[in-house]
Amino acid sequence: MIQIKDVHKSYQMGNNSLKVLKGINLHINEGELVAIMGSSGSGKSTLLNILGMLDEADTGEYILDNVLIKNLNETKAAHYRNKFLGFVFQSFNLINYKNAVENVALPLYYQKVARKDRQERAIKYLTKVGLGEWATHLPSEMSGGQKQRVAIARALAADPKLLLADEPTGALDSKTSYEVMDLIQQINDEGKTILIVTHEEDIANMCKRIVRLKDGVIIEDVSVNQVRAAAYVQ
Ligand SMILES: Nc1ncnc2c1ncn2[C@@H]1O[C@H](COP(=O)(O)OP(=O)(O)OP(=O)(O)O)[C@@H](O)[C@H]1O
Repeated sequence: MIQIKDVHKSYQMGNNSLKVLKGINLHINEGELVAIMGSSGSGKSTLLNILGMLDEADTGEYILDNVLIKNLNETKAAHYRNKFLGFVFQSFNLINYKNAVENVALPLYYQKVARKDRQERAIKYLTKVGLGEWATHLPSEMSGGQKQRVAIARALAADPKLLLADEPTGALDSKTSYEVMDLIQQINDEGKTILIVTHEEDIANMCKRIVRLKDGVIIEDVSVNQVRAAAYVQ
């Protein structure tokens, strides 16, 4: 579903160029639940931004669902992004003056989904994340975990093929983090392909595969079963 081939990315800092991704190769199949790990500055968010079509690689190829992304013009790219990708962020990024159902329905409005359909889908996905009763509540009336559930419902409402989450548990305590990860696992069990950037080993261990970056290269790519087996041997 995702093929990243020899992707390089640098940032220009005055006269200097900072090489952030140095030849990334990555294949991700439909239905995977992948954690991208690595220390601060290793290039995780840069890679996620490229995968999310929010940024472009300098060289190399990104193929999503058999489409070579760099060949798309702006309009097609925007259409493709809306159709294929859902985003979840550390800081939830909800609109404070809109209630839960309005937050979830908003991306559907931009996709020109009819009002009644927007409302029904928003309620359906809020119910799915366990917040059916909270539809008319504002984000300010919700806990961090509930806000992240609303954000997950919003990301799912347009039924994207791929869910990209940047530190989805980074602002949550451990118990709430595990609850959000339980939800993410459940969504993955239903077939959604999910990529998570995380700093936390225990969160990564709740995924199926861990890809570890260091200084812009992949230094490890293992299934979580392998990690568990290695821990067992020790
Ligand atoms: N737009 C930008 N312009 C210049 N430098 C950037 C830009 N975005 C990121 N960088 C630099 O690129 C490097 C990699 O950043 P990136 O955000 O991908 O790392 P990360 O692994 O996600 O780190 P963190 O865990 O701290 O979020 C860092 O040194 C960062 O300062």
